[in-house]
Formats: sequence, C-alpha cells, structure tokens
Amino acid sequence: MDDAEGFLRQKSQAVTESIDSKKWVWIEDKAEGYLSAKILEVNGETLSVEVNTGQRLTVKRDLTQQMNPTKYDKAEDMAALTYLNEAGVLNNLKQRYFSGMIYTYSGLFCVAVNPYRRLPIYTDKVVEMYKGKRRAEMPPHIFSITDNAYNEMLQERENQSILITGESGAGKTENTKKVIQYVATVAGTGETKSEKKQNLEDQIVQANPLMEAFGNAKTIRNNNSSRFGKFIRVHFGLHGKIAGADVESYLLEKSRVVSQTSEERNYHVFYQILTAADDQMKEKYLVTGKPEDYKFLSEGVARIDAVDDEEEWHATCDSMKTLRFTDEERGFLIKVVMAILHFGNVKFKQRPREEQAECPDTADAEKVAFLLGIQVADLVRSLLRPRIRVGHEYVQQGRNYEQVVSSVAALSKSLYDRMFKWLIARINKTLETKFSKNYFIGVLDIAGFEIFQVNLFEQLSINYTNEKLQQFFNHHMFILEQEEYKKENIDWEFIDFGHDLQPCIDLIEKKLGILSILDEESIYPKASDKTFIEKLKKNHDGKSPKFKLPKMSSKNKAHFEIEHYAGTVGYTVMGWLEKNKDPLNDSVVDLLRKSTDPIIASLFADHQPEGSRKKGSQFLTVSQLHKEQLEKLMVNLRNTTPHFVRCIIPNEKKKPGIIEANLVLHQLRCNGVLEGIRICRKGFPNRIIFSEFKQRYAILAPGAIPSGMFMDGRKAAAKLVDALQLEPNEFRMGTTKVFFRAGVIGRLEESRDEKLYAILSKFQARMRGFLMRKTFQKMQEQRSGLQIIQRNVRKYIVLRNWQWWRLFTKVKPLLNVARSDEELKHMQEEVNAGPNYSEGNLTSSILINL
Ligand SMILES: Nc1ncnc2c1ncn2[C@@H]1O[C@H](COP(=O)(O)OP(=O)(O)OP(=O)(O)O)[C@@H](O)[C@H]1O
Repeated sequence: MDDAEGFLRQKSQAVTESIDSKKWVWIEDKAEGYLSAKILEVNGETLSVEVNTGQRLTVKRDLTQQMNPTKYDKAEDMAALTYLNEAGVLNNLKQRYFSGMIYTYSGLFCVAVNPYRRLPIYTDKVVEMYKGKRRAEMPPHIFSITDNAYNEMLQERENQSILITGESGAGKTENTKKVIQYVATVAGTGETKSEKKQNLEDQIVQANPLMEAFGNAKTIRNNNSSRFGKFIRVHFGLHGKIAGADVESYLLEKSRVVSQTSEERNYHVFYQILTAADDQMKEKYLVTGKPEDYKFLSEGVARIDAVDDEEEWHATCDSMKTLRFTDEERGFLIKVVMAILHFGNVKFKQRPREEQAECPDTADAEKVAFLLGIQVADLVRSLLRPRIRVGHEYVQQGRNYEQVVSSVAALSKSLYDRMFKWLIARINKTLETKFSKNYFIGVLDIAGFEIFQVNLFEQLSINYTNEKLQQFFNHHMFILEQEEYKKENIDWEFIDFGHDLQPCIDLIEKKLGILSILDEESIYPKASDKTFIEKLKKNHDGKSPKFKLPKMSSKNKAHFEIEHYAGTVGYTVMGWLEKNKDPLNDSVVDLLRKSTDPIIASLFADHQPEGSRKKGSQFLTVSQLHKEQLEKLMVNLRNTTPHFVRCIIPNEKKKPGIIEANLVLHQLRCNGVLEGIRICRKGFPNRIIFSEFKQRYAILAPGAIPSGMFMDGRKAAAKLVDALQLEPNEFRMGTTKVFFRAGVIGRLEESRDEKLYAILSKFQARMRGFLMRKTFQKMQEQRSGLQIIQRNVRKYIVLRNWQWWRLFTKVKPLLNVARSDEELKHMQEEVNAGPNYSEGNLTSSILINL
C-alpha cells in the first residue's frame, strides 16, 4: 500500500490507555459535543463524575452516554460498536480523522470526512488494490463502494446507484469524481486514443471539468461549489466494459447569474472567458476583459486564491475538444455568457410622471442583440413595451423601471439555465454510443439537507428531495433487514421504517399539500405570498402532524415550520409565488426563438407564452418540474441496488486536522446516519453465527454445553442463551445466527471480560506462586551452599596456624622431590638399555619428566 497504508488502515492501532468502559461515560458539552468523564460515585440515578478537564460534576445517568471499550477504538464499521450512541459515533469518526483515515462505515452508509488535503489514497496502485475485493476485506474507501457496486452489477445483473450527499463543501463532487475515476480505470473500453479521437472513458472523465466551469462557483463555504445536482449514469456492456454515459442535472442556482454576495462569485466560466480573452476574442465578443466592468460580476470578488482563470479556461476548452464540441458550439456558449454580461449593463430610466421606463443609451443593448442574433430595436421595444395577450388580441403594455430591470434579470437567468441544460444535453450526445448497454451505475451528487437562519423556497425543494432520499434509504434498509430476518426464520413484527417519513412527504407533495397550494396560488391572479400562507394555515394548522406555526418568540421570522426527519425547519415565504412561476418576458423570448443563431433559437423552443397557457397544457411551475424530475429519479433509483455515501464537512475554516464537533453532529443528524442508528436499535443489529457465539461466550456458562460430546450449533447456542438468562425480547434464534438487540452483546462482552479477568487473575496467582516457590527453593539451596563454604573457610582459618598442619604443608613437597629423583634414575637406566623407543613412549617419558 506504500504511502497509502497509514491512511487506510493502521496496523497497530494506537490504543492509548486501556480503560474500563464501565467506569467512564460521555457527558454533553456545548463546545466539544461530548467529553469523557470518569465515574467517581453512583447514587441511584445520579453519577458524580470527573470530566477529563479535571472538573467534578453531578449528572443524571440519563444525560450520559455509555462509552465503548477501547477495543472498539477507530472501528471501521460503527454498526459493530457495543454502544451505538451519538457520542460513540462522533468519537470514532474523530479518532479516525485525526489518524488520516477519512472513510468509515456506519452499517449501510459510508461516511467520508473531508480531509482538506491531498491524501495518497486515490492512486492507480490503490485502485488495483481494491479491484474485486469484498467490502469486509479492505479498509473503508469510496473505491470499495464503487468496486462492490460494479461487481454486484455483473454478478446480480442489476443496475446500481451510489448516492452521495452532504452539505456544501463536504466533498460530494470530489468523491463523485473518484467513483468515475475508478470505473474508468477498471472498466475502460481500452481503446487507444489518438490526436483526433479520445476514448470514451476520457470523455466521461472530462465531462466533469466542463460541467464545473458552467455550474460551479466560489461560495463562502467552497471555492468550487457545484450549484446544481447531478445524476451521472455510466452504462456497461454485458462483459462489464463501459458502453456510454449520460448526465441529468437538477436545480441549477439561477439567482447567482445576476447577483452574488460580496465574498462569492458568479459561475467560473464568466471569469475564465474574460481573463483568457485576447484582442481578437475581445473584439469578437465586444468585451473589455475586466470583471469589474460588468454589473452582474461587480458585487462579488473577481478572483480565487491559487486559481488561474486563464489556465482554467484552457482546461475547459480542452474538455470541450475531448467531448468533440465544434467551434460553432464553443462560440455559442461564449456568446451567451458574454451577452448575459452585457445585458446586465443595459441602463434604464423611469420616465418622469409616467409608469414607463426608457433606455437612454442602447450601446449595451446593441451588444446583446448582436451576440444573440436579434434586432436591437426589437429587443428594446420588447423590454419596454412587451406585447401581451388579452383575450384573443395582443396589446402593447408599458413597463416601469422595476418591471424592466426584473425582466432583464429573469431573462438572463433563464438564458443561462437553458444554456446549461443545452450543455448537459450536448455532453450526453457525445457520451451516447452505439455499444449495447446492459446495466448502469448511477452516481447521484446532490446537496444534502439544509437548515439555515432563513429558509426559502430553494431549501424546501432540497429538503423535500432529501426527505424522499432518506425514505428510500430507510425502505431499502428495511428490505435488507427483512430479507435477513426472513432467511433466518426470525419471529419479528415488521415495521417499514420508510413509513416514518410519509406524513412529512405527504404534507409537501400530496393533494392540498404545500406544493399544490403553492401551484394553485401561482395561477390565481390576485394571490400573493400572504394569501399563500393563509391558505397553508387553513389547510394544515392543527391538521397535519408535521406542520407547525412558529412560536411568536422565534428569531428568524419564519412563517411556518415543517418537522423533517433531520429536525424542525422554519420556512420564510418571500417571493415564493414569483419563484414558482418564474415569469419571462414573452416578447423577448419570441425574439430569441427567431434568432439568427440556430442554437440560441432552439433554447426557448419549448417555452409557452403566459397568455397561451391553457389548463392541462404542458406548462409546469418550478415546483411541478422539480417534482416530476424527482419522481423520475426515484423510479430510476428504485430500479437499482443503492449504495450510500455521506460526506461530512469537518470545519468551516476549510482547514485540515480540525473537527468542529457540533457541526459534525448536526450533519450526522441531517444526513440520516443517526437516523440509521435509531432504526438499527429498533431491530436486532448484532448477529453472530452459532459456532462463534458458542466459542466466545461458553465461558460465561461453563456447565451449559456438555464437553466431549457432539451437539449441533443451534442446540448448543440455545442452551447457552438459556444459561445466560437473557430476556426473551433481547434475542432471536435464527437458523444460522443468534440475533441481539443493541447493547446486549456489549453486556455479554463485559461479563466475558470480567470472567476472563477472574480466570486470568487466578492463573496469574498460580503462576506467581509457582515461580516464587521455585525461587524459594533455589534460595534455600544457595543458603546451604553458602553454609558449606562458610564452614570450610572457618575450618581453614583455624587450621592455617596449627603447627602440625604447617609442618605437613612444608614436608609434603619434599616427599615429591624424593620420588622424582627415583624416577629420573629409572629413566636413565631405560635410556642406557638401548635405542628401541617408540614415539609414544618417548613423548610420555618427556611429559613425565617435565
Ligand atoms: N477526498 C478529498 N481529498 C482532498 N480534498 C478534498 C476531498 N474532498 C473534498 N476536498 C476538498 O474540499 C473542497 C470541497 O469539496 P467538494 O467541492 O467536493 O464539496 P461538495 O460537497 O461537492 O460541495 P458543494 O455542494 O458546494 O459542491 C474541494 O475543493 C477539495 O479542496
């Protein structure tokens, strides 16, 4: 794994101090989320604890959360935690994040925390490592999710989807790109590319930078924020090779085209073109090259640190080339983008004493007309005095200054929106191939649940989408659980967790629900935001369980509240009817439909002038369009096996290594991770196969399973469960596994730890005794040895000066001398006797003499 290793799985997990989890708890803290505290004393339901900051407190047991034993530290799948609680989940994510491990599983979810730094975990080598590996085999990773989806698609012959959600800046787009990178590498067509022809996988990869140039912008939270949702489907042939792709986009943020806050920017492409424009381009598109010269750009910042817009534009052009855009198509995009800038600069004035605006200087309008292929006089007239239909006749209607300015903004927004949709359709055209398509993997990159200070129509749309996606998740989880329970013949009253969300979804989308009342009011000529609120109250106040009116004291001046699964959100009704109707100046649209540029003419082909909208005709409000698109998405998703990725933004400073606990907790709540845990707790989240259960917990009831004789796993497990005296509601016996409610395994683990502790202490005591006895015996032997030595020494000291002894020591050497004289004589005789010596004899004689 090279460098990647430490960021995926750490071999020897740095278990700090092994703590006894029964003596510790988590207590809530405003700043840190949760603090660890040591229990000093238990008084019934109150605990006196010492917090890790040194502070001593008395807290109610209910307000604390149990701590997981250290062996669960940095758990790769949080569903396995003994105590599934908020504090445990937060702590686990935090510990892993600080160790550089950004991916963690939480049951069906893969949670990804934005590292805000480049990690070496997305290289081709890592792709190779994950190829064909099961989820449990490898550390958590987006590659693992993708690979599993890919293999499941091939094995089960089913379409797959990967749903990536999260707040702005949480890393959705980065992870989406990693999914695409993975499939392009693993399942590429392998076609060689040439100067002229790029291979399909490159085209799919390159679609992203192009969409980002037109659909991404700098926001306070994210320098490259996608201001639209997307569902990218990569199609595969029978043998798993890429056979094409398509993209569906959702809810582009149009308001950004005409105004931004002071720290934000318009879409990247505006700045890219202006910065990269050479003299020839400036002349062709009549632009100055300076963002500050244009009203639609002047409110925000012009540059992003460390981003070179000119370079980015070249990259955008390269992507267009890869995707085979013609010069004409590229020109069309530049023309529309620049025309919008000029449109913002057209100046209008209110005529004194008249409800009529005028355009004193048409220079900018001329540029708009030139670029859009229409006549300037027609454009100005249509803006100032549009033709509207009254009954069967058309009449010219004067417009005041505000009306004209607002219709310029609406036209600019709509022009951009339609151009963006054209761009997506154009990308799809290139990614469409003749290869046969058997399955697909769809990646959904969509904004997560939003709770802001002020929540508007946009928030309702996105929260409604997330409510549907969460229902989809709950339902899916329920199906999987049900399948497992059914397979195991478990006695269990089924609950469809998806139903929990139905009342809220009904409140929004059903007949007489919020969206249908909004639509009704949008058609009614005398309706306003106020009448809409009144109608909402009349239909839902006190009648719908999820609809509430805010308390008078509420700070954010919301008009109504919805109790979503992720929390209660107060919505402020401001311009909702207008946003929903999204009216356009039909006269200008008519002009555009007759543009000399065929692509511009095609943009508004499906537009229906307001006067000609008949009941039951194709005209759709914004909310209807969204609902329709969402329904299509849900149908698509229901036909797939889903995989869920939840991205988390760790802090608002865009910096690595910092976790803002409350921010993370809020997201865990909003993105359904905690909801998933809640569901887990309702069922039997922990399950162990019989043999493992017997092996691990037999120690708790030693006599329960007779040793030395065969007993089948189920029977043995049943006997063991019996002996453990578990409540009937705490477990279920399946056909291969025992299922437990949340927390039961934790208790068993604790008892097992206690038992092991007792056995081990006994064992240790015995061993210590044995060792001590051995040491004692040795010491005793040493003592008697010492005594012998001492006795001898003492004797020697006494003997040393005894006269007889001294005489003996002196005489003894003399005895030796007499003996050696005799030997010498004997040898001499031998020598004299003759030369017949053997070598051995000689040597021994010499040695003796020596
Ligand atoms: N896995 C990652 N590795 C390195 N940096 C990352 C990773 N994920 C996110 N980032 C950093 O965070 C920034 C924001 O991520 P990204 O644009 O994917 O967020 P997002 O959830 O798509 O936000 P938005 O909804 O605003 O588009 C990226 O530009 C990148 O700098």
